Amino acid sequence: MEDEKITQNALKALLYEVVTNPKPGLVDPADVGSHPDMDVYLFIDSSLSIENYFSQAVKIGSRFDGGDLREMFAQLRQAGIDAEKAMFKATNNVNTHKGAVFSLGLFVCAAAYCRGHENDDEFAVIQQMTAGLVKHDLGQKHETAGEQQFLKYGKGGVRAEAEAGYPLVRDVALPFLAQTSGDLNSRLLDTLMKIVSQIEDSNLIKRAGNLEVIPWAHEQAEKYLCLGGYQTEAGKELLLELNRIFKEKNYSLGGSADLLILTIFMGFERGII
Ligand SMILES: CC(C)(COP(=O)(O)OP(=O)(O)OC[C@H]1O[C@@H](n2cnc3c(N)ncnc32)[C@H](O[C@H]2O[C@H](COP(=O)(O)OP(=O)(O)OP(=O)(O)O)[C@@H](O)[C@H]2O)[C@@H]1O)[C@@H](O)C(=O)NCCC(=O)NCCS
Ligand SMILES: Nc1ncnc2[nH]cnc12
Repeated sequence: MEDEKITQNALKALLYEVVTNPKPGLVDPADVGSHPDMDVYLFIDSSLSIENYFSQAVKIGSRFDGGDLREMFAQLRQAGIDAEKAMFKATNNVNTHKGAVFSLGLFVCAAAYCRGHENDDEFAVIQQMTAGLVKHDLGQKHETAGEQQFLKYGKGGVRAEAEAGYPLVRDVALPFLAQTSGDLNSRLLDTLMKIVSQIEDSNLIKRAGNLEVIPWAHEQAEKYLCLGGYQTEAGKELLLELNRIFKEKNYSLGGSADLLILTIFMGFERGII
């Protein structure tokens, strides 16, 4: 039952994120943002296609009894490669959840490991699982956006986030979510913008084709938060305006959406939502 709960929390985190709206440039039930090849139904199909992978991640985490957690990651990665294939099959090759397969898979596996090993620090477990990942993965190939951005800008992207134990989730987004109040949609939108105010989103860098977009996005998100967020008229207006700008410029926030998914998952695990 406990194991099933972790899998359910992962699936719920994916679905809660996609129904939250209005998200600038991202897919939600009212708007496909800057993703004409996607819609909310595709995200539901994509989420269900990786449910089995989360069950596998739970099994890997709860059964692992070695001393080197990088070996647990090696097992997870193998399952993750198959999950990526299942996701692309379900979406007709559209990249809905590639980042989430990687990041949420890590959190699910770490949560299951913690429950079975009297440990309560998923973030530290992830750090141990992914120790040396940037050095191992990046610097040679330049096929994916992450590999190209490392060679061009020296940015480690999602791998660097993982190796640092997702500090933006641990130290910023989760404590922020914990102190929000009001309806859940507003709480999650404000948490997303808190993430946007600090993240280097490789999806946004790729879409903009430059690094200058990052301080601009940080500034916009700060402005939104200073206005009081979605529960104020001014905050709501700014968010709608940002959605218009993001669509006009074809900007997206895929990495930020992924960190919101992780924050929601940890919110369930810690009883914050
Ligand atoms: C480690 C992998 C995820 C490899 O991916 P890649 O080398 O591509 O690495 P990155 O580009 O660095 O990141 C991948 C995705 O991670 C999300 N992300 C970005 N920035 C951050 C961040 N700062 N923190 C956390 N997460 C971040 C983001 O995912 C979302 O965006 C996706 C859409 O992006 P993309 O396709 O690039 O962009 P579009 O322009 O929208 O699409 P096109 O139409 O141009 O195609 C979406 O999936 C969101 O989830 C980044 O994209 C991992 O896949 C890996 O290890 N691969 C090797 C094989 C493997 O082992 N797989 C199993 C893993 S368990
Ligand atoms: N709602 C969303 N829209 C676009 N890309 C995403 N990646 C994860 N969630 C997303």
